[in-house]
Parts: sequence; structure tokens; C-alpha cells
Amino acid sequence: MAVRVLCSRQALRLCSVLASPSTSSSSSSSLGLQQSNRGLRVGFLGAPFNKGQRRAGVSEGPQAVKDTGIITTLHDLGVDVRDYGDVELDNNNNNHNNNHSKQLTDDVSDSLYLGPNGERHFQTVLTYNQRLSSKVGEVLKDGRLCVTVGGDHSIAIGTIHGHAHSNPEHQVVVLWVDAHADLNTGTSSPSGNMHGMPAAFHITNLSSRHAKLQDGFPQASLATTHLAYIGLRDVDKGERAFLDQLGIVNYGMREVDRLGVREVVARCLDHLSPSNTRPLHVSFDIDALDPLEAPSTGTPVRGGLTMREGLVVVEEARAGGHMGALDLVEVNPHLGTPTDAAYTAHAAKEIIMGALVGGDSQ
Ligand SMILES: NC(=[NH2+])NCCC[C@H](N)C(=O)O
Ligand SMILES: [Mn+2]
Ligand SMILES: [Mn+2]
Repeated sequence: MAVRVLCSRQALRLCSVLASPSTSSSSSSSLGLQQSNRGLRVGFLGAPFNKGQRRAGVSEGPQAVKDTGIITTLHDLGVDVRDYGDVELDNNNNNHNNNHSKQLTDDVSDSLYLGPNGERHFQTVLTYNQRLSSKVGEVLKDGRLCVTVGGDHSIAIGTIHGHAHSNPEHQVVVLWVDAHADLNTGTSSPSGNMHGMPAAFHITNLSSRHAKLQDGFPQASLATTHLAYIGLRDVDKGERAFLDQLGIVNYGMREVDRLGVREVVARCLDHLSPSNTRPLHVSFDIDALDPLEAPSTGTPVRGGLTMREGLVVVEEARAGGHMGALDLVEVNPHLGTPTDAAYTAHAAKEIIMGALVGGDSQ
């Protein structure tokens, strides 16, 4: 059984941030990698959105991750990568109201519209995600694997919707890597924060419990067998009831300890796509990693995945050969020290690199 080694990483962290170059240049040893990555086409999308939770700074996540030099690194490895820029918050959408909602003054001094079941920034979150969904569809239509960097996890309402609905002839399946299940409805949520709800919007059996936009967005696309979790360790009561009642496959940290992460991913992938033909969406919340690996995030929970375990998850998901989209969310560079922020952004870079080019990239 794997022994969890997470001690004295503080010192290592500083060294590794200082030592890692912000861009990598081609060297002769990378020529083989350039060959093997040729043909991989990637679209990079920023989703600087923070209305799914209450802590300022998570909208700086996409820039912090880009500042690691990830796009240059991918390019140098032979990946055909295109930067599609950010999907910005459209301020006009902030001022919409609906009949059910109650206007309050928000803690960040913009308007807060509660959804019918107390969902904070209900209208803003859903209208933003509707635009994000179309943008994800555009990237996929260009024949590129869509990498969306958040932003808070409510952006998975749009990314999964965009992926699922641009692939109507194939069933998209979702691997959710997170300390949290993000499976609340407005009614079950203890916080009203919509970053704790995105998965529930996509499950057909739960979607009737969710309020929608007037045009029906977001339309759910996943049966309960089309979603699986790795890394859970902070699950709300209502979420646990949904997981149990609906039989959604979920591997918490206890199972990772008991079975080993490799076995856990293999089981998830086999469950989601038994004949390995379905397009895979990986939604990776950086808080799946232990806070020692990724301290700058809004809802850290101790006892998480090591970097190596996180990499095994995405490397194995990549090895299946059908990953169509990846989300990397909840990097908040305003939290912790500047060193914490840089360390967390580099953790995000490594996870994205692992998902795109596997283990031989560094
Ligand atoms: N994407 C996240 N970090 N989600 C944290 C969710 C926390 C809690 N379960 C809630 O519903 O508020
Ligand atoms: Mn989380
Ligand atoms: Mn999450």
C-alpha cells in the first residue's frame, strides 16, 4: 500500500518554484517528444469567473496559469495549441432579474440575485455559462481538445454542456476530480454557492430539482452512470444522499489509500466507458490535491492527493485516448503568499501537461 508522504514540503516548494523556468525552450532531448505530440490539437480557454463562490481572486486563475508559460511549453513540445482568450463576464447580464429573485447587496458591492432556491448569483452564473458553453462548442468544432482554465467550478455547468451538446451522437462521460462532490441543488446546498452545484445540473435524474433559465439552459445530459468521482473528502449530507440513492460511482481518499490511485482511475474509466469509445470530460478542481501541493484555493481540505497521484489520474485518463475536454478550476492566486500562488499555478500547469502530453513532458 502506498505510504502518504506529505511532510516538509514547504522548503521543497520554495526551491521548486524558484528553480522552474517560466518557459521551456526546445532542446535536442525534446525532439522525440515533439514528434510524439504532433497531431495533438488543443484550444485554450480562460474562464475568469468568480460568482459561484464568495472569495475574490479566483477570476485571476487563468492569467496565473498562463503566466507559468504553459502555452509556450506545449508549443515547444510539438502541440498545435491555440489560445482562444477569455470568456469575459458580460456586465449587461448582471442586471437581469427574474420574478422569483430577491435583490440583496453583495459583499463585493455588485448586485446579488438569488435563484428560486437561494442560489447566489443565479442569473449571472447561468447566463455566463451559456456563453461559455457556445465557446467550448466552437473550440471542439475546430477539432481541438478544449482546455478551460477557471475561475470557480461553477464554470463546469458551461463546459460540460458545451462538450455534451456538441457531441450529440456520442455519450460524453465525466471524470470529476475534487475534494468536493459539487452535487448540491439550491435546496440541498448549505452555502448557496453555485460552485458547489455544477454536477447536479448535468445529471438527468437531478435536473428537475434545479431551476433553469427561461430557455431551459442548461439541459442535462448525463445518466447517473456517466459521472464518476475521485478524491472526495468533504461531502455534504444532501450530496451523500444523492450519491447513495443514485448509485453514482465515487472514490474518496479512503479508497485511494486502500486501492491505490491507479486502480481507482482504472475502475472509473472502465465504469464510464466499458468499451472505451465515449468522449471523456475531465473536470479537475485543484483542491483535489492536498493543500501542501496547491495551497491557493478557496475551499482547501487536508488529506488530499499528492501531485504524483493527481498526475496518475490525468495521465491514465489521457492514455484512454478519448479525452475531449479538460477543466482546471479554483486556482485563486490572491490566497496565501505569492510563493503559494506561484506554486499552485505550477501545480495546475503540471496537471494540464499530464493530461495533454503525459508523463514525459518535464
Ligand atoms: N468547487 C468547490 N470548491 N466547491 C466547494 C463546495 C463546498 C460545499 N459543498 C458547498 O456546497 O458550498
Ligand atoms: Mn473542490
Ligand atoms: Mn469543485
